[in-house]
This record gives sequence, structure tokens and C-alpha cells, in this order.
Amino acid sequence: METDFRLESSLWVGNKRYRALLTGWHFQWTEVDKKNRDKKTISVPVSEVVGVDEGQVEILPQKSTEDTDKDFTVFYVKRSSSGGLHGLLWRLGRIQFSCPSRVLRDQWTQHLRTALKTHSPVRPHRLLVFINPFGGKKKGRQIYHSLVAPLFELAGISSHVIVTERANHARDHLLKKDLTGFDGVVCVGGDGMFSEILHGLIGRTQQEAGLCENDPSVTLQPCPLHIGIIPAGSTDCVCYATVGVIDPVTSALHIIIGDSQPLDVCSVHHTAALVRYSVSLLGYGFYGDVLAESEKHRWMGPLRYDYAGTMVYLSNRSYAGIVQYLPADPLLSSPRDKTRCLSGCSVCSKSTGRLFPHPSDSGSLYSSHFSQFSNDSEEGEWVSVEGRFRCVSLTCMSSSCPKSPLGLSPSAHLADGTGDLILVWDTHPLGFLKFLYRHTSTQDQFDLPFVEVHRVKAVRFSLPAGKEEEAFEETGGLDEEERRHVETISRNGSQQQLTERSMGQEIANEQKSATPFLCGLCCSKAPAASVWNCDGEILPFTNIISRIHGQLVRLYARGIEDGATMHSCSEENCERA
Ligand SMILES: CCCCCCCCCCCCC/C=C/[C@@H](O)[C@H](COP(=O)(O)O)NC(=O)CCCCCCCCCCCCCCC
Ligand SMILES: Nc1ncnc2c1ncn2[C@@H]1O[C@H](COP(=O)(O)OP(=O)(O)O)[C@@H](O)[C@H]1O
Ligand SMILES: [Ca+2]
Repeated sequence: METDFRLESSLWVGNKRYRALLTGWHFQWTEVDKKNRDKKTISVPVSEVVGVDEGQVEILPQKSTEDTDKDFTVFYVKRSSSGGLHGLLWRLGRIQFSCPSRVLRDQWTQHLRTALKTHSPVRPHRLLVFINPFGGKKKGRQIYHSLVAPLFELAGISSHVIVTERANHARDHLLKKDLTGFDGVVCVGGDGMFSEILHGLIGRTQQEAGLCENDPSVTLQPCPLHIGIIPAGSTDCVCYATVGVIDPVTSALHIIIGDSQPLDVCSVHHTAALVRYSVSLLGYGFYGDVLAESEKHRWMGPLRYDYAGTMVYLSNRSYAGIVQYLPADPLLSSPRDKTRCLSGCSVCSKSTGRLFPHPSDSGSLYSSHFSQFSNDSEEGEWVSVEGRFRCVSLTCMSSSCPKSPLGLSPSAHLADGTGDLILVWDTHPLGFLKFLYRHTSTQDQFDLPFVEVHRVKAVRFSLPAGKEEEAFEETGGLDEEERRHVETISRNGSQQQLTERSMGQEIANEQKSATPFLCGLCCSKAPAASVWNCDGEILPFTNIISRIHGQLVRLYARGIEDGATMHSCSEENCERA
């Protein structure tokens, strides 16, 4: 779409003259020297202009009382390298121009504001913000009030802030309360907080659409509200994998400019009832045991995972299981193709058409006829493997985090409608350590003889025949009430989820006793089953079925901007750190 906007004039910044130009999709300013020669140009896409204000605007009060009625200030996104393997840090850039006249000043501010409205139709006006005061290092409130709220205010976003008082407070609010008027929901916390928002919004959307979440073959309705994440947790994997850095200011700026990143979500079911949703890690064996062990040491904060990881590694466990999976189309992409899903990823954009095939004639972008899960011949053949595994992991995205900058599956895609299934067969302790260690570098963790990775649409896991009873006995099993609950749900297809139990501390306590720490070293009998880690929550079931729902939610993000190849980073508005 071409636009009619074009405004060009001389402007001053201090005593330097600039030629400023607003054309099409960009606002740029070039310093002009005394001989009228161009010096450096800074060019900002209109979509990355945060705001425009008359006069001199300071975030902090300033002493200057100069006459500024011919001035205007532009706030914009400025990039700097994060210095690591990953994305770019965003900062608020600010430039104050002086015009020769007030008329020209008004022309500039009006044109810039109109351009903003035209080019950024999805910017949020009103946000619902949930702060977990106990996430990560317990700095959620401080991070929001000191770094994020001032930026929202500057951008004219009004926010309704709720500091959570208990686990599931945010989820229950989203399931039950009036959400009219909100453009998006922001969580200040970690992956557990994000998961609450995810469950609340997906559940609410299906309720309103009259869809049953329990049936894995049902095509779910994508959520209309965007989700923003201000990282303040322990792993912050969803933030890291969708933005590329863990930085509250960068995330706030992505929210403000209304960036939109679709995200695949995996639903986990047990005997025809929904158990939970997952986006980052659905892991059995090592990652399940690490989570169960780490829950006992919450007081350690984010360090609990390193401690638990070491303990579980030393316990040297493997578990028997049957894994069945439905492979994705191998012609579209592969988990070993060495590509990375970056901002503007073509694999993901091509998937949109496949996932939502008839946007125009159905009247909604979201009513899809995608039915990969049904039992027709299109779905392909299930593959089944059985044996002993160190771990079985399913991830809908790379799941990169500061511990593992390229993630569990470095070539996974955020929004292609598939997940990567990683099978680590039983192996000697040093082999497994090598596998784990490769997550910390660019070495290929799949290039090991005991590791397999498959791009999949769905996965089933079950304990081998005869093992199941034994395992449930050891893990506390299902009590009578729980069994009845599951049966009721499968009979009447009720909307009720099996999440209450899985989210409760209760279950974690129960599983603790079952989780086999140091057994390999000191005990004679090792338990037959591990537990599932579902984005940091322990699931109360071992036999599960899970399915990937392509692009079920949207985040205020744009995927990882690769510092090395980003065009805009070679320009002057990039400050290399
Ligand atoms: C030897 C070094 C090994 C490093 C291995 C790093 C693998 C990291 C993969 C991380 C995937 C993360 C997926 C995200 C999961 C989160 O949803 C979820 C919840 O996060 P929240 O508490 O912020 O809400 N987080 C988790 O479940 C944490 C999983 C963390 C696993 C860390 C394992 C550390 C292992 C250290 C092993 C050390 C062995 C040393 C032997 C001498
Ligand atoms: N006010 C609260 N009190 C106790 N738990 C809470 C509260 N608010 C949220 N939670 C729960 O805390 C858990 C961990 O939160 P999260 O923000 O992910 O931090 P971390 O990354 O450190 O685990 C989440 O599962 C969430 O449900
Ligand atoms: Ca995916």
C-alpha cells in the first residue's frame, strides 16, 4: 500500500541543521553541514515510532525553561546488540526538533500521528496487566513500575494492573471476568505466569466459541487478545525464544508498537480430557525429575534448576515407555535443517495459509478446516517406538533460554503448526552429559547415536503393558475421586479441565516422594515411571496424548532479530554495545 504522506523540511536539533523526511513507511533525518553536504542519516520505520509530542518532553523533570512552542519530540525504537548469540536489545530513542514556525511544527506532529495510525493499526490502547510478585527474584512489581509503566504512559496506553494474590488468580480472572475494552493481556513474571495467561485466554475463547477443549481432534479457536510478556521469572523461556533477549524494556517496546507473533500451542490430554496446554517443554524423564526435585527447593530461586539438574543427573535414571508420533510433512522443514526461525520466518508465514485455508469465504481468518488429527487418510501414519529413555521431550518452539541460547530444538519454528519430539535413548552417564552440555553451545545435540528428533503434529506416550499399575502405585496414582472426575469428563464432554489438581501444590508433594532422587546411587529399587514437566508444572498423569495447534495465540513480539544480518542494525540507529 503506497501512502500519500510526504513531508520534508529543514529542522534543527540544538544548533545543527537536519533535513527531515517523512515518506511512505519511514521517518528519517539527515544532518546537513555548513556546505549543505549530507552527513549521517537515521531512518526509523513509522511502525517503530513510539510517540510524538509537542514541545520538549523529558521522561524525568528537567530544569530547562526555554521557549519550546516550536519544538516537537519524537520517541522511537533504538537497537543495540545484546552481545550474545541472540537477539537485539531495544531502547527508547528520543530526539527533539526545533521548527522555524509553529505552523510547521503542527504540520510535523499531525503528519507523524496520522502516519502512526495508518501504519500501526494493532497498537494496544488498553491492557490488562498481571504481576506475579513472587516470580523469579521477586522483582516483578519493581520491574513493572520502574521500567514498564512509564513507557506505557508515554505511549498513551492505559493499563489495569492486578498484582496476583495466589497461584491461578490471573487464569481465573481471564476465565470469568469481563474483558471488554482490553486489547491485550500482559504478564509480569516467568513461564509459569505466562502459562496461566495462556490457559485463561485459550479456555475463555473456546468457552465463548462453544468448543470442547477435551477432544484432541477439535480445531480450537485462536485467541483474539494478544499476550505480552514482561520477563521477571526463572527460566523466561517463552520471552527469550520469541524476543531473543530477556529485557523488560525491549518487551515493553514490542508491546507498545503492537508487534504480533503467532505461536503454536500443544494440548495435552488424558483419556479424552484436557490436562494442560504447553508451549515450551513437555518433558518426561530427566526434565520431569528436575522439575519435581526443584519444587522442593523453591526458596533457592532460579538456582533451584541447576541444583536439581545436578542431583537428577547424578541419579542416572532411565524410564521405559512407548512413544507414538504423527510425523509432520518432511518436505516443509526438518528439525535438522540447521535453519533458525527468525523474525519474518518464511516457513512460518507459509504455514499460515495451510493452517487457516479459507480466510475470505468463511468470513473469519480463524475458522479453519484444518483437521490433521481426524482419522482420515490425510493425517498420515502414526509411528511407534518402545524402549528405555533418558528423556522424551516435545517442544512447539526452539525453547531457547539463557541456559541454552539455541534451545532444546534450535531449528524449531514458532508458528508452523508442528512440534519437535526429542527422544534420548538410555545411554551411559557421560553420553547423556555430552547431550546436556551441547545445549550450552552451538554444537549439535542431535548428532549423537542415542538421540533422535522428529518434527511432529501429535504424540502419544504410554507405559509398557504391566508397568502402568506399578507406576501409578508409586506416584500416588489416581485416587477414587480423580478417577470419577476423569470418567465424568470423558462421558459428557464437559468443558471442565483437569488443571486444578495438576496446578496444586498437593500433587507436587505427592509426586515428590515418588521422584527417584539419587536412587541410581544409593537405593536398590528405582521407580518405574517419571513425571511429565509441562512448562514447569507437574502433570498428574503418565499416559498422555498431545497435539499441536498451529498459531493458537499471538504475542506482542516479532521473533528473534538476528543482530548479524539485520539491515537496520548496520544503520546509525543501532548502537552496538
Ligand atoms: C551441563 C549443562 C547442561 C545444561 C542443560 C540445559 C538445558 C536447558 C533446556 C531448558 C529448556 C527450558 C524449557 C523451559 C521450561 C520452563 O517452562 C520451565 C518453567 O520455568 P519457570 O520456572 O521460569 O516458570 N522450566 C523448567 O522446567 C526448567 C527446566 C530446566 C532444566 C535445567 C537443567 C539444568 C541441568 C544442569 C545439569 C547439570 C549436570 C551436571 C553434572 C555434573
Ligand atoms: N501471588 C501468587 N502467589 C503464589 N503463587 C503465584 C502467585 N502468582 C502467580 N503464582 C504462581 O507462581 C508460579 C511461578 O511463577 P513464575 O512467574 O513463572 O515464576 P518462576 O519463573 O520463578 O517460576 C506460577 O505457576 C504461578 O501460577
Ligand atoms: Ca512450531
